[in-house]
Amino acid sequence: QDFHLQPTPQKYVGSEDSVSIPAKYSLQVGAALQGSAAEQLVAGLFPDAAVTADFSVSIGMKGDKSIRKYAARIPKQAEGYYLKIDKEGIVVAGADRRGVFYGVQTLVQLIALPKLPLAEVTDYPDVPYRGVVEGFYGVPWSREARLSQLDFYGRNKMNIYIYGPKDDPYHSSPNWRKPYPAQEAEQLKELVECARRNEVLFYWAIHPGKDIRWNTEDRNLLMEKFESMYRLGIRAFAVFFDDISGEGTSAEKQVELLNDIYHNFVKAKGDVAPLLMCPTEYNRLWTKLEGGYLATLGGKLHPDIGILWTGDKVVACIDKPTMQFVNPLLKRKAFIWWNFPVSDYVRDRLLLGAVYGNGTDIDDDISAFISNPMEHAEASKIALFSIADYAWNMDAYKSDASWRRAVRYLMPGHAAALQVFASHNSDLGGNEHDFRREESEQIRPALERLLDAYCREGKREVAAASAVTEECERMIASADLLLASDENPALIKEITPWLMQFKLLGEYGREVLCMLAAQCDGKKTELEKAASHAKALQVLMTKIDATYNQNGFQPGVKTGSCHLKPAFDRLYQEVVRRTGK
Ligand SMILES: C=CCNC1=N[C@@H]2[C@@H](O)[C@H](O)[C@@H](CO)O[C@@H]2S1
Repeated sequence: QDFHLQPTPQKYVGSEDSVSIPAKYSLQVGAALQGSAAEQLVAGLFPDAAVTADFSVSIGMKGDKSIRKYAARIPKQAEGYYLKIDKEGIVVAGADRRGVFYGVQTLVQLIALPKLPLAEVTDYPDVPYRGVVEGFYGVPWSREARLSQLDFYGRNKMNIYIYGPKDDPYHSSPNWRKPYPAQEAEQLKELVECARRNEVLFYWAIHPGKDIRWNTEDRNLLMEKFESMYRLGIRAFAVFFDDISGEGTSAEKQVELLNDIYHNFVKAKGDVAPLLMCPTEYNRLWTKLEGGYLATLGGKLHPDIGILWTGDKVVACIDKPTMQFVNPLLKRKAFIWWNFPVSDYVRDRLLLGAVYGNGTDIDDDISAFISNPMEHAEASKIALFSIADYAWNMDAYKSDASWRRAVRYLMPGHAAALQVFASHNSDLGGNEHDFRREESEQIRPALERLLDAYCREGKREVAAASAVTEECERMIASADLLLASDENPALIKEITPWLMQFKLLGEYGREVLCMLAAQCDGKKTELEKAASHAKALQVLMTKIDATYNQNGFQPGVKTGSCHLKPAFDRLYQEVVRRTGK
């Protein structure tokens, strides 16, 4: 088949044969699904149902009589579903409400194909919670970006979103004690409803640790804040104690507060999801075992409270040894907060590369895999698409293929151009967490051959030179195509400074290669012309870097910084040196 369901299902049995949905069809939706997101989604797919017809569409949850015949085929895993398409009709049988919704989401993808294939899908997620924590420093996402994210999570079977933007003053200090002003409150209500429509659990997190006092007043203020969030419709809560110092870091006090919230708020309400907390020691590197912080949490925090963990370091891939260290300490399966593609510590870069490096044997060791993304919401979807794929079905996960599907999902009309751009905008450069990513992998060998031949022997390696020139032409054309495109305007708006810089880098590389050729062929005039153009492009790139994205941390616009830019600069210097001889 030339399509690929997203995320990759556990089991898909298709056939070349297909069925076209007749004008007349009947639709049955299980009683327990009335008012559910699945029912809303299916109503949009089959708007004109007749009472009787030869072709029947049945959507139900385990126990519904409408799908009784298929009960045995429904996976036992939570959020699992069985989907069958044949000549007589369509059946979606879910293990639970979210399972039905996911079965319908898969049906949405199949119905969008040129022909609806006869198929049987038996599917379920490997990891219970899969999604995103808006937990970065920097400009919080906009209302539009969040609404778009929630729809994206629904389509990609991600079931959790944690609201925790560090720079929201009502999430963190000093206003965690205050209820949201009317406008922000309205927006949160709207987000909660949008999350429900996408079967996404909307967690609201509070970050009180910077200035919390362990007294009755602050306790009551925190409880009252939770009550006010509950009145806005929030039914899932988290308490973050990360990135703080002072008395807020006391494990005993944190435990006492959280157990109090658990008994007197979460259990008392009865309709609130499991409480989550972010520890002060939230990665192995920062753990002081002798201090007993994690042992206190593991031993005294109610076992129903989830504990977030970033891995062996603040930014690190997650593997079996990572989990074998932390789970025994926490006495529960850690809730993974993966710090990718977050870029709040390398703000001059876009992290658009493939998602790779996490173990595919850890599904039984984690209770969640959630991503902390970039402040660039749309651009983060490249990584989020693959994280959804990985967390749903780890065995089937293939990072490169998933990455290409992610790029095509975001810009179907310009997938090749976005792929070129993304392939050169993925590494972080040197950073405080020593976390690096592959970049420009495909052109790297030609770059190295070109550099080696010229810098050692002053020779122009022809094949490598033409490969690099072609890549420069692709860079220039891709930048123009994306800048001129009206497909996914939110994405283009976010990445425009980097697209402008990327085009200049392509032109710069092309000019440096002209310099190299002219120098090798002894064409002095051509060399001077190319050199002055290359110098002008250097000035323009410096201007972009000094003008755009001027945040107070890592200002500027870096692109192709791992291999392309260094190679072009090195070649430029070498030509100048050889000319001066
Ligand atoms: C498990 C809790 C993780 N809490 C974190 N808080 C911080 C986040 O707000 C940052 O975005 C991130 C990347 O700079 O680093 C740590 S990770």
